[in-house]
Amino acid sequence: MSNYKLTTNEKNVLLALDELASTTPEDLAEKASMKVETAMQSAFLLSENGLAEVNDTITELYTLTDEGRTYAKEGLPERQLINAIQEPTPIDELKEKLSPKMVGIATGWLRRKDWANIENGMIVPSGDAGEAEDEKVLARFTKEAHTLEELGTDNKIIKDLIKRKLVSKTEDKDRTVSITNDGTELVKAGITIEEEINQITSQLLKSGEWKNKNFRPYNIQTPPRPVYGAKVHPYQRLIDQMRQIFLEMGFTEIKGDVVQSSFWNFDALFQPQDHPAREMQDTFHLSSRSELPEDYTEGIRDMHEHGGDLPSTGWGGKWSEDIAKRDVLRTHTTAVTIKYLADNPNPPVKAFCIDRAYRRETIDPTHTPEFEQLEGVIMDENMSFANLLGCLEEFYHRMGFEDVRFRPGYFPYTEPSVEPEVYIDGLGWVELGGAGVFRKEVTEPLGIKQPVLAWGLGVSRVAMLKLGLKDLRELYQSDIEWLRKSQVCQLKD
Ligand SMILES: N[C@@H](Cc1ccccc1)C(=O)O
Repeated sequence: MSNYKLTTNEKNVLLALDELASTTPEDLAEKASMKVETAMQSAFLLSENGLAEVNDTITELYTLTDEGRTYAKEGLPERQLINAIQEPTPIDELKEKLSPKMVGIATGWLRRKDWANIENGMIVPSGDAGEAEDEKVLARFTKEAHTLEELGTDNKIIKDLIKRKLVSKTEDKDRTVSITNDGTELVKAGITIEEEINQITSQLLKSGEWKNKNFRPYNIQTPPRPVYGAKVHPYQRLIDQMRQIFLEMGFTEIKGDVVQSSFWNFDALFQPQDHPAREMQDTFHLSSRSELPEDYTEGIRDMHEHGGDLPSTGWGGKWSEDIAKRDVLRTHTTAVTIKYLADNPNPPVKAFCIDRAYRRETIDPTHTPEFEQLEGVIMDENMSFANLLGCLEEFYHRMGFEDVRFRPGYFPYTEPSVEPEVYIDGLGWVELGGAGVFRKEVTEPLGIKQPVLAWGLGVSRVAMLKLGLKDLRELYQSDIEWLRKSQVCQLKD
């Protein structure tokens, strides 16, 4: 205590305690004109230094249950039954008169209390049914909760009543704060309350006044109450980070509709009309229909049916306008970039779209029917496959993945096609989406003359890796504790 300096709050609490000697937190707070929390914080600090004492006492309280309250008024079942008979009476008769349940409860207690005997299906009163101890206790309940002393009984009777579910027990925590001898002596020796500075201001610094001021010391040992401020969801933060990287790499962000015609979602991407991905079990089909864009319909039909003017055979067969008109929830954000390219066919184009896509997946730890994709396109003269790999590698490096590789892949709209993968310690190579150079079958009917590099990357996969999650669903239905503890930024090591 020797070099312990009291804060103004502590002094005020100590003075209040000196007057009250022993008190509740609420009364103490009122006396010291503080909030209860503030007063108690000081009280604890004072108690750490032997000037005050904080004691918690637990009082056991007893309350009547609903059933207990009824019996307290109308009498216990055994009382009601014994009052109903003067002479030996058949049990069945009583069951009709009172109720089978009541008689069932009563008979056991009649015998235990020696009020009656059961003989040949008859209840035979013994003639001596004075007020029992438990009845006296029940009668003493005059308010909501009582202590054992107030009920004037021992544990045994109360325990039986609790067992009969007529009384329930609760605990009341009481906190008292009192001053110690050391505390009283300190007050006697005299306590002066001086002005104390809690916070330094620029005014104090500029004027030099701070030199003569008394600063409130901090106790850095006291753990503060944790404060969970509002913050951006970890998944949103990662999405923002990815967006930022593409913006920094000179891309323009684009947006598109969630509902797309099959035309833009599939046909414009040279996906054959009988492609399995278009089936009901893979795609969310809507009952609505969209008009086809006049400028491109013919070109797309020719491309599908016979390869248009290209040295390509197309998919053959008959291309159906009706199928192309069917609306779907976009199964990939490639629907957004391809439409954007059709609207902006002149180079250079560098665009990306980070948004939600929908597929009929059965929900499990690594699949959800809604998920985010990071889509991008580069269209310019002399763009090559190598530029595509370089761009994606750069993106993943900026996301903090050191090892990136590309495996050959297949998509109906790109050639060559690749699947980028990153290396994760403990997991190995993890596949992260698709990419490639758009086929001429895709670009030609839309009037695009330059090569187009394109990719569609899985965003939630990256988030799982970055956030260390085992279950994708955590991203969408997050545990509140996890959210509270999640970092708002990542420290570079
Ligand atoms: N659309 C593909 C990804 C992709 C986009 C662009 C080019 C190649 C592949 C998918 O959803 O998996």
